[in-house]
Amino acid sequence: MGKYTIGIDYGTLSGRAVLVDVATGEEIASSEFAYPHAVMDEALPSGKKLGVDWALQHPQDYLDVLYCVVPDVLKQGGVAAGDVIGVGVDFTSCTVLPVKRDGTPLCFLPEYADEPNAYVKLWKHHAAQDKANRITETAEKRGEKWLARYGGKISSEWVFAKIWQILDESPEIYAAMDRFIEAADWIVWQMTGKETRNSCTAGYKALWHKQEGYPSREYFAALDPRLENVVEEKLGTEILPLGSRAGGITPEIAEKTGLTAGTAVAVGNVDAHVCVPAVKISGAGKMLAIMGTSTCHMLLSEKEREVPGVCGYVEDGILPGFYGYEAGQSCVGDHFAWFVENCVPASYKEEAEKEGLPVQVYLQKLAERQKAGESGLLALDWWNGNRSILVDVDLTGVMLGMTLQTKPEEMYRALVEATAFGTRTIIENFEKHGVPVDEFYAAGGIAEKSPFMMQIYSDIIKKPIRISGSKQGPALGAAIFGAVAAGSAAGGYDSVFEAAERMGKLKDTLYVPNEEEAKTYDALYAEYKKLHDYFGQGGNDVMKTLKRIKKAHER
Ligand SMILES: Nc1ncnc2c1ncn2[C@@H]1O[C@H](COP(=O)(O)OP(=O)(O)O)[C@@H](O)[C@H]1O
Ligand SMILES: O=C(CO)[C@H](O)[C@H](O)COP(=O)(O)O
Repeated sequence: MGKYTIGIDYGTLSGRAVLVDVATGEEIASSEFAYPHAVMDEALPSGKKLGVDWALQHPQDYLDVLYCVVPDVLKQGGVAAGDVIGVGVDFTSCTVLPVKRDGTPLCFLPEYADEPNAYVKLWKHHAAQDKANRITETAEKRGEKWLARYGGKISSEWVFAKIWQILDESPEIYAAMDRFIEAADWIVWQMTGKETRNSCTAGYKALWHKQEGYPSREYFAALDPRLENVVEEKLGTEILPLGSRAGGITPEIAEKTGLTAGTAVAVGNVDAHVCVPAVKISGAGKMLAIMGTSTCHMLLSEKEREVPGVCGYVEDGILPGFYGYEAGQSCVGDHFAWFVENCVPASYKEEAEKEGLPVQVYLQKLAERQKAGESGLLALDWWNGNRSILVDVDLTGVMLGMTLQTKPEEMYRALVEATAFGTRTIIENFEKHGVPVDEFYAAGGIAEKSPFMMQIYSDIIKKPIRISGSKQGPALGAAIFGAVAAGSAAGGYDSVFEAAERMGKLKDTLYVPNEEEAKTYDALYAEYKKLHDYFGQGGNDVMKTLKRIKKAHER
């Protein structure tokens, strides 16, 4: 009798599940549920307006994913619930919410339903940059050693900037919350009835270290005396390693999903990190880019190296026995979606519809007829700030070289190239600081859907690119961790390496650089670097000035 696990990937806009055969990695069924509230970046469900750079979600959407996709994959797969031995979950991160002691989100309570700070702050909520700056400056002043582990700068996307924003703007919400928790851990709590915290989000997003724990009380008090005991009062101090069993499915969730009560649930994981075993990476030097709404770059190394501008490195943060490095670009697919929504004429949309193609695929079809440099355009990929290597959410986009002849497909291609130049900058930065990148792998919606983009990436980074064998790399990764949480006694695995070997997969496709295109791109990249340093490293702060003027209109 076969054994199966279910992996659930909570992305930016939807949750996706796969039902996987534990022995072979075969994906028997998959299902997707789009969040009804999507990303709330303009208003709450009540219509209450949100400020600049806010990005919230509704936790009810996460529960609805569970109730929809799990029964669906069980039904499609025709698998008996008793043969599902484990469930794994991954989430975007740092996506965090304030909850009561029993796990009830504050935004579920009528008295807080109209209070923005009571909702889930999505990873791309960028409205706490002032807090992030003070977190970094205070750490610098106090000579905090941990700062170097995070590339020298703490992001506004992470836990302490977000919780401090709540404390400052809505002290009553801060007082009312008993816990501040990653959505990854919250959904596992809902499934098992037990609060757990995973080492991945704690390490990358909450400054936690396996030996040293969190930063000291003195440090938090130096930020704001009201934060002195933030760790003990609002976070958890018991952190479980990846692959651990968080608990078993509760009878209530069993009834709502069709799973068997007691089925093993793995501790939460992050959508990017979880994907590494899904592409069979088990050692140093192989960079995996998970390319979707944003891109995360994951890299293992046996060595501990301080690399400025990366998101951070965490020992055992991706796979046990390695330092797991993370870098990222906060706007990749989001660029393209923005472009389609805002900059494509009706005539293009009509033509795409006539050809039965999604608008992005139609644009790609037109853009691939061009050669590198032919449009005369060059863009900076900062439509949602810059995560690595500048760690600055106040940077914005640039498109240079436009004329009256410029066409939408050329602008679209320039945005694609800009994101690839951003990735090359990240690779070169790792290599310059002693963490080699010998091979490049890609997963996520873009790697799956766009050969056009993967070829441009290969030409720009000048490396061959291997592609995830699963359309749902993160969900497969979550299913792998579900099999490890179940353990060999239940028909799963005791080691993530063994599980990855059996369940992970790669496509046969290999994208190799085209030498001529790569040469032209070298020249364009040199110009990109000049713009990158000029606008991104203080040569001209015009982007920040414009943002300040824009913010003044909020008042
Ligand atoms: N054909 C396509 N080519 C390139 N990008 C695409 C295409 N279709 C959708 N996208 C982009 O993929 C992104 C979503 O990626 P996906 O990996 O599915 O989700 P998530 O990042 O939420 O996990 C969107 O931002 C969208 O712009
Ligand atoms: O920072 C992250 C991981 O560390 C986020 O989860 C990520 O950037 C959002 O992912 P996606 O683009 O797949 O929605």
